[in-house]
Amino acid sequence: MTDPATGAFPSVSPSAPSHVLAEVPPTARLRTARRLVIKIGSALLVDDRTGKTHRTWLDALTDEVALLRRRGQDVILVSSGAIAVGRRVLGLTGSGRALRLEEKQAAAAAGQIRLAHAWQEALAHHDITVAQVLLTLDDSENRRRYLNARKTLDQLLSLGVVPVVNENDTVTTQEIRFGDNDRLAARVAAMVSADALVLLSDIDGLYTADPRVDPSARRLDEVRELTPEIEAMAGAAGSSMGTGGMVTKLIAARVAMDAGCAMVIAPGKGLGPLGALEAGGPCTWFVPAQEPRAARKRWIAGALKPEGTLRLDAGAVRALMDGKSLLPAGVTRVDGVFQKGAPVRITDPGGRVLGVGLCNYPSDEARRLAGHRTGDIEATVGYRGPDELVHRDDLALTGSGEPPG
Ligand SMILES: Nc1ncnc2c1ncn2[C@@H]1O[C@H](COP(=O)(O)OP(=O)(O)O)[C@@H](O)[C@H]1O
Ligand SMILES: N[C@@H](CCC(=O)OP(=O)(O)O)C(=O)O
Repeated sequence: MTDPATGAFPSVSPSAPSHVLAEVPPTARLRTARRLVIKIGSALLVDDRTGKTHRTWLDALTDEVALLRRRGQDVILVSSGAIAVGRRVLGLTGSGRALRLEEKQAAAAAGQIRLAHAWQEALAHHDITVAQVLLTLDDSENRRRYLNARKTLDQLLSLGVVPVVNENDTVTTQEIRFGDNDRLAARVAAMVSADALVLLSDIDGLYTADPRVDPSARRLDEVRELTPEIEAMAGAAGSSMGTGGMVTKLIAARVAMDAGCAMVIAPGKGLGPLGALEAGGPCTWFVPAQEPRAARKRWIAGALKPEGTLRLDAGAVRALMDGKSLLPAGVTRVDGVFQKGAPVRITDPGGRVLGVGLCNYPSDEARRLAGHRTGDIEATVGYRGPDELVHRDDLALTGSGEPPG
């Protein structure tokens, strides 16, 4: 799929208009995604016998990541492998025995530093800076932390960095643990409004039944709806190193599709799996009906209960109708007690509801900022926060307004 002259994949404009990947032919879906999350399972990255990363494989994958970056695509890597590397380092081996949670956490602590180093070294050959981001289930469920993680990832991407994400295994307990990176990757994809999530796996897609058990199982090319029949096709986890299996991949598919993100399960074992995917190699695409921006706005408008109200002046209403963000200067009144990142009602000067948005400041700070210019933010709240009270990406306008009350 690379251009023979430049060795590059065909170019894509990073400012391409928003699109629904459903309408794009499967072989073009990776190429047209502006923001991609790629999940790499332990079995692909780590040699089961030695506990070392597969250098040749890693180098080939980072060549492909560099090509994606060169054509203007944002890339986030979700890399498993910390426990697989660390258990060997700590001598917690013994014929694939299951580790206790504390042993896993110790192994993750010892392995993560080596794993991050391997990514850093491999991507440094392409002058790509990596940044380590360790998340827990809480970080994707607690709205304040979710918003923080989202902003950090956004910032890293805008600086041209490739974030390497893993679960923060050392601080998790059984209850706040993802335990598998398929779901973590889907949450990350939803968090950053990615248009595509690639799960590189030891299998080349979803089959009608577990192909290791049922030789007559058939691979599906595309899934547009996660029906009970589709869900019934998944079995339990496959390799001794990983933890996911097809069940967690289907849970990931639901999270991704709900967020308007297309997901693909593709074989990762060979060298250059992304090029193979673009060349039309075997895989299963899970295709959402809508694009990420629309999905996010629907979530904000429909799923969240507003915890406060921002009343705007007429100029701010016009700005919002023109698709702009809400700046503190246009707010005349703040009602309610809420934390940073909370959903708030947005009303016009007469109190008619225009929509819902996520507020970048807690209610006490928002109250102090109301009516102030952006340049006054630092002096008013004591730190340099975002310029917008509500960013336009976090704003769902529901129309002309409902009566007050
Ligand atoms: N319907 C199915 N289609 C494909 N694979 C399935 C299915 N049901 C169970 N599996 C098993 O799930 C495994 C993939 O899960 P896992 O090994 O956790 O992946 P990875 O570690 O690559 O993320 C496959 O090797 C396969 O044995
Ligand atoms: N956080 C764990 C990864 C757990 C996991 O999901 O592994 P896998 O099924 O190989 O993707 C680690 O780094 O070892």
